Amino acid sequence: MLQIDGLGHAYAGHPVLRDVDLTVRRGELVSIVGPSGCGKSTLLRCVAGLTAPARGTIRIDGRPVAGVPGGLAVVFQEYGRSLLPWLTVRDNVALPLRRRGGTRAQRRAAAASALDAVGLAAVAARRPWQLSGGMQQRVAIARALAFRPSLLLMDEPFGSVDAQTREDLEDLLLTVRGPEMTILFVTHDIDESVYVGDRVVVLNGSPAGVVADLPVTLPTRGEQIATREQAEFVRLRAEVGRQVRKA
Ligand SMILES: Nc1ncnc2c1ncn2[C@@H]1O[C@H](COP(=O)(O)OP(=O)(O)OP(=O)(O)O)[C@@H](O)[C@H]1O
Repeated sequence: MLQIDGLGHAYAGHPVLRDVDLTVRRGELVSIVGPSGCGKSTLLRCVAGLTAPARGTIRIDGRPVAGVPGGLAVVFQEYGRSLLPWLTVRDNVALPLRRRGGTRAQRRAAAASALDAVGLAAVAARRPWQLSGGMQQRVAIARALAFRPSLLLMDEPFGSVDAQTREDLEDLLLTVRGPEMTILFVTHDIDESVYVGDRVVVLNGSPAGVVADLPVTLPTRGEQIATREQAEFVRLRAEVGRQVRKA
């Protein structure tokens, strides 16, 4: 679905990414981790068509990315900046659907069903600033879901909520992801990368490239604590940690 070949980028002559190769199948959820400042957000910006890479190619369904791809949705860490404070929660979720066409009634129905999926049907008429941080991030997720993106880019999406809410949002993501939705999930949190990912890709080096690409094959995925206690989870977490920390 997504194919990145020989991607390289530099800011003002300072190289950040070099020779990044990554292939992601449709419906896969790929976690991307790496040391702070190694270029994870830059990689997402290139995939989103917001930054033109200096080298290499990015293809989505075989077509080179030139500008923001049609079926793309993004969820960033700063939910406060991504929701419009003067619109209701429902209208925030429905807003991007205008790009998809359809009637106002269809957009409202899609927004209602996405809000229902994230457990926020009851607050559809409120404004984002009347909600907690975790609820606002659920609105951002609902907005992405309502759009039914073929590619969802998430950059530290749960970075600014408390630990319990973070776990709830991780489980929510795993519940609502669909077979048609390919997800790139950037996180600083090694545990989280293993918990949500089908694969964990580690970027490292200066300039950074892919130093590890680890499939996550847990015997079962269940409740948070039990999953994190599994021997395979512990092994993967250690391996990802080693790859992130190695100089
Ligand atoms: N627009 C820009 N102009 C100049 N330098 C930039 C720009 N954006 C990012 N950089 C630099 O490029 C490097 C990679 O930044 P990027 O945000 O992609 O890394 P990151 O891995 O996402 O970081 P973090 O984990 O801290 O969020 C950093 O050194 C950063 O300072």
